[in-house]
Amino acid sequence: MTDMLAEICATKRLEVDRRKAHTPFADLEARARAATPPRGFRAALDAKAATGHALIAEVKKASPSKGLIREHFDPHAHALAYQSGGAACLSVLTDEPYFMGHDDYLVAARAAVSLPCLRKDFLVDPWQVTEARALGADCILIIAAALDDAQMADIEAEAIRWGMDALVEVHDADELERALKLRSRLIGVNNRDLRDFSISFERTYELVDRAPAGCTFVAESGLRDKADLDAMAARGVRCFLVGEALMRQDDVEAATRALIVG
Ligand SMILES: O=C(O)c1ccccc1NCC(=O)[C@H](O)[C@H](O)COP(=O)(O)O
Repeated sequence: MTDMLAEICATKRLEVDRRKAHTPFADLEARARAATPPRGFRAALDAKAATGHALIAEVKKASPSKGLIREHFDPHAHALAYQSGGAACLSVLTDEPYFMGHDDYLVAARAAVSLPCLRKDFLVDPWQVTEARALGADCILIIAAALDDAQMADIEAEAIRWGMDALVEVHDADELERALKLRSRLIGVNNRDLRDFSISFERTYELVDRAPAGCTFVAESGLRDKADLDAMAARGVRCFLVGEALMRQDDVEAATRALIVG
């Protein structure tokens, strides 16, 4: 695990312990049961990918690599713009210390649209999956570099219990192999090196051919424009996760449409 990821996960562990101390699990479960049913995240991606680029559009205010990305930040409006622009799904960052995210942003974004939403956060405990469902999330993120096999399986089991999808994020062939021991067949390759934040599309190109048939394969991070997506599509990638390049635009809806249809 990189130093950066270890630091983020340690911070998250403390935050989760604090939250657990304040929220009885029975209450959290009751909220998760009362939430609107999960919208099929992987199914929405597969449906779009059948006819073109399938986009997970990310609601992202800031990041460790870039600092503040968007000053006038309105998750409700951005979610609507992404939906109108043709995104298949949304990703909403809820981590506060490193991404200036918030749980409320997920709630606001999901309420604005009919698209399935990923709670983009650093999961270190299955408790966070139930919390994600209580917030309305349809999908959670499992970062292979941050977890051992047993932790990944426990987090995935909780997602399955709630009828949610799990996006399993990998950086290399070893992590892909570990990811494929899980039941989820929704795999994301992060092009960002978490040691120096450099981007290499080679990560995606290396792994796309190793993903077994039947996998929904997502290229994540550093994608700037339609040419990037087209280049990846030529190598067999159909699904893309894009944040910063869209969040920096004045007209988010037009930028989303341009990314998908040119
Ligand atoms: O975005 C970062 O700087 C970052 C740093 C450390 C860990 C994770 C990070 N990003 C999380 C993501 O997965 C991206 O937000 C997502 O793939 C979108 O990337 P981009 O299109 O480059 O904003």
